[in-house]
Formats: sequence, C-alpha cells, structure tokens
Amino acid sequence: MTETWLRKHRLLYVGATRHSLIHAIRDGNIDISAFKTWLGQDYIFVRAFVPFIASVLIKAWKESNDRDNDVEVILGGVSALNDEISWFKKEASKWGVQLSNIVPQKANQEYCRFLESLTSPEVEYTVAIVAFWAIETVYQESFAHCLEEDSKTAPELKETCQRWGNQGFAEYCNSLRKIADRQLENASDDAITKAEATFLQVLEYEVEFWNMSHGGT
Ligand SMILES: Cc1ncc(CNC=O)c(N)n1
Repeated sequence: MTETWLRKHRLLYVGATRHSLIHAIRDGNIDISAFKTWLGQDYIFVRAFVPFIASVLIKAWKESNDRDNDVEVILGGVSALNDEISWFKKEASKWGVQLSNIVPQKANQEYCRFLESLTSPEVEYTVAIVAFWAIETVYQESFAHCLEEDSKTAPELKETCQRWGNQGFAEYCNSLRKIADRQLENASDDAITKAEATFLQVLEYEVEFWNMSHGGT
C-alpha cells in the first residue's frame, strides 16, 4: 500500500524530500541564517513530537500482537528522540541559537497542532503509524540525499545530516513502513482512506516546514 501511495503522490513526496533547503545544504550554498531558523523551529517540533510518539506507543501496545515487534520499534524511536533533544541543545549552542527565545512560526504551530490531534484515542493505530512512518521518512530521505557521494555538504552540517541520514535510521524507517503496510493490509476501507489523507497532510506540512526557513512567518 505505501508503495502505491508513494507512486501516486510522487510529486508531493519529492517536494517534501527534495526541498530547496535540502538542495542548498547538499550543494554547499546554504545560507546559515536559514539553517539556524530551521534548527530552532525543529527543536520546537521535536518537543511536540514526544507526546505524539508516546500516543503511538500506547496504540501499539493496545492493538499489536505480541509476536510483532511494534512496541520495540517505536521504543527505538523514543530512544532516538531522547538523544535528539540533547543534540539540539548542543547544536544550538554551537551556532549561537538561543532555544528558550524561539517563537514557533505559523507553519510549525499548525504542524504541532496536527500532531496533537493525532494523539486522540479516536485516531486509529493504522492512521497514527502511517503518519509516524511518513514524518520520519521525509527526514531520512532528505538528509540522506545530502550525504550522497557527489554532495558538497559543508563539514559543519554533516553531523546534522548524519542524524537522520544514517543507515540505522533508514532501517528504523523501513521497520515503521513494514508495520504501516501490515496494518493497512488488515484495515477497513474507511481507515485506509483516512490513512492516505493523513499521509498527504504530513507531506504538505513537511513542505511548509521547510518553507519557513526562507522567511515565512
Ligand atoms: C519537521 C520534522 N519532521 C520530521 C522530523 C524527524 N523526526 C524526528 O526528529 C523532524 N525532526 N522534524
């Protein structure tokens, strides 16, 4: 199912994973102020991502079978996120970004509100896991692109790209995708329709999120 969606919504997917900010990082001509804007805004997003992951974990625990490893996979995500929050603090101090002073921009606020809406117990596990997979995969694909052989990514940005572009994160995304596909195989038509719409929303929010770094409010 996810393969069908990726094919069907290719343009939007490419828009989210090959944004001009990613191209600028990859080509070595990123404007550092755009990077700093992204860094500060993403820290706010990542903090809002914590209760979202926690809600997915609860859904997995309630709905997945014992022989599936859903809870372990998601717990791996929680662990990575814990690390990530420390990394953001360290990285922000390296770039002189004051995290306590950051005001979330409109696109970020809307994305965080969307995440919060997905934490509701009424949102099915299938829908939530599809959103989770899509959110993680956009970052994985985007930053992996900046680490390809012919990229000219500045050395001081390599660590950022490694964070989401590394092989371990790719494998984790693949595990999430397998869970999503398994859930979709057994889902009602209604849940499938909702999950597809949610997938599209994630891609749209991700594009808007990148857009913030070139001056949106
Ligand atoms: C806007 C956005 N989307 C996805 C991610 C990656 N997930 C967790 O870190 C992220 N950090 N920020």
